[in-house]
Amino acid sequence: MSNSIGERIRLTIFGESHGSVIGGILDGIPAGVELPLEYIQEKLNLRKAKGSISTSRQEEDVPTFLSGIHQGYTEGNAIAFILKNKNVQSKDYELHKPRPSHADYAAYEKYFGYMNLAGGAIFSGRLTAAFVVGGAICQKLLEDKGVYIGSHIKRLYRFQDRSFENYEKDIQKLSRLNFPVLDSSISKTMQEYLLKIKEEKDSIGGILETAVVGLPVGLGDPIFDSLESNLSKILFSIPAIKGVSFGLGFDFAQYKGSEVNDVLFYEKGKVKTKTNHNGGINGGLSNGMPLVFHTVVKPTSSIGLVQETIDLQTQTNTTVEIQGRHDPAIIHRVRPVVDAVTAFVLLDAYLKREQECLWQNSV
Ligand SMILES: Cc1cc2nc3c(=O)[nH]c(=O)nc-3n(C[C@H](O)[C@H](O)[C@H](O)COP(=O)(O)O)c2cc1C
Ligand SMILES: C=C(O[C@@H]1CC(C(=O)O)=C[C@@H](OP(=O)(O)O)[C@H]1O)C(=O)O
Repeated sequence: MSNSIGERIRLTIFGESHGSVIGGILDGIPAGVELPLEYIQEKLNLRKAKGSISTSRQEEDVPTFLSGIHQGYTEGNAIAFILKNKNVQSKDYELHKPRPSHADYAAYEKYFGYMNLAGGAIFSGRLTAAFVVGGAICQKLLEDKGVYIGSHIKRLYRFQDRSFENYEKDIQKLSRLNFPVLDSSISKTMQEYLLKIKEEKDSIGGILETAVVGLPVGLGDPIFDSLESNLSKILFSIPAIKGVSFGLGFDFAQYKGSEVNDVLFYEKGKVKTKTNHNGGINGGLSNGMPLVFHTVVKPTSSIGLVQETIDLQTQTNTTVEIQGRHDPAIIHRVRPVVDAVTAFVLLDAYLKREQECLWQNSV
């Protein structure tokens, strides 16, 4: 079913943007893991809409845990949680006029008109709050093993941030930033431009660059369960993500093998590669170098300008002027979601690898 994902750990998501709650169930997390609720809340707060550069829909986004966590530790059973939807304004939506580039028309046909699509229903970015709760739990477990994840806005429309220089330090810096940009002067320019775009009733997109350090060699599987396959699947489950690439990605096309092969060498008994053009994955398996990938986030489809569309009632061409509260860009709010789903896939792979190592050591 499309509402659940994962092998050794499993995440199920439910709810709608304008229903009473959204929520999730995370199953397969071992007992006895210290899990401060503040840690999860910190990650959720990074996704929260803040100031004029985000949607003005204000949600508390404090999860209620129904099972699985007791006195700050995991209990070993399913971790079930809900987040309330309080600030809902369904009257903003003209449901017979599908919004260009949103899911409205395709979803109307898919569900034969039965789904209440106000607020984008299950297609809304709102559901990603539940991804963050599930993923933050996985992120905490990975950090306990020395694995750290961080993403920054590499590009917002025409503005470019610097790349990762010192992965560990940069990831640490990003964990403290609401607007995750490594070069602080560019960060200011980007946020100012976002305000201008909002005034113009328009929207912009961009590229997130994600890095993961501390991964052991051998996570993942070949063929269908490659790390690239599993990461791509979950990353594309985030609304508005339209591209994922690993390492040099599409830029590989412009180089010779001799220019981009990552040559191996020993450093103090540890195998490394001199470059990391493959972004830490070979054959679908982690190779011990930092995992590096990019995701592209499209410009928010709901813009306040008048746009052409159709009227499903009269079956005529018409125009729509979208009302309501929308993000002029969502990339800064997508960042903790990307980190969360990355943690989910990596923890799943990590738990499998632990089993493989146990078996190897026992024979
Ligand atoms: C955190 C988050 C917030 C979003 N906010 C909006 C929004 O305010 N308005 C909008 O039109 N789309 C928003 N989106 C994107 C839409 O949900 C998405 O474009 C839509 O479901 C169609 O899916 P697709 O773009 O993947 O094809 C948001 C997505 C995320 C992840
Ligand atoms: C509520 C959130 O974002 C929403 C995502 C969204 C969409 O179309 O994806 C559209 C807007 O919904 P509404 O019209 O109900 O205000 C955003 O506010 C959130 O991210 O928590």
